[in-house]
Amino acid sequence: MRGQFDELDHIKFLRLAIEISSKARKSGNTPFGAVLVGPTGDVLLEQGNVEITEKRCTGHAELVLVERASRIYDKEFLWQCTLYTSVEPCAMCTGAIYWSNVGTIVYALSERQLLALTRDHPQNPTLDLPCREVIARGQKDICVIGPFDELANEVIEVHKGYWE
Ligand SMILES: Nc1ccnc(=O)[nH]1
Repeated sequence: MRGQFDELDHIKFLRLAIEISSKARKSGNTPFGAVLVGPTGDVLLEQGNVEITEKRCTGHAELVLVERASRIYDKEFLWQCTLYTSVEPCAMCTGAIYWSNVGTIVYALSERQLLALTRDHPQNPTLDLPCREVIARGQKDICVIGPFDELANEVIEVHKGYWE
């Protein structure tokens, strides 16, 4: 069973991901956050970006989240789960989500909107490749939902001043 959440659920969980992105920034990392939600709407895991504090070049919120999830849950269960993220997953993270078998991705801000914020900043030379294009090359019917334009300002607020 997938796609059982409504618009208000999506917004609630995306706001949690945005809150985690703010905590990531406060902890010295780049402002990105992600949440894993189970089939019945339980928040299972929360993860902020850790690329700076852990000196981990692949320490994006989404990638670390699905690595943690795959150590705890099996693939069948993860197919019923939803990954919420403050910003659309990059090509690397979309690949990681694909391999984890998480069945649904929901994001607030698009990669294209992120590129407008980060431009050529060395900390985030954004890969300008929509996650739907990555998913389309795979063999799984992963559901992708986003962007949520009504949340753009809340995401941008957390990024304010970071990429200057
Ligand atoms: N969507 C994201 C872009 C960059 N870094 C992250 O952790 N997440």
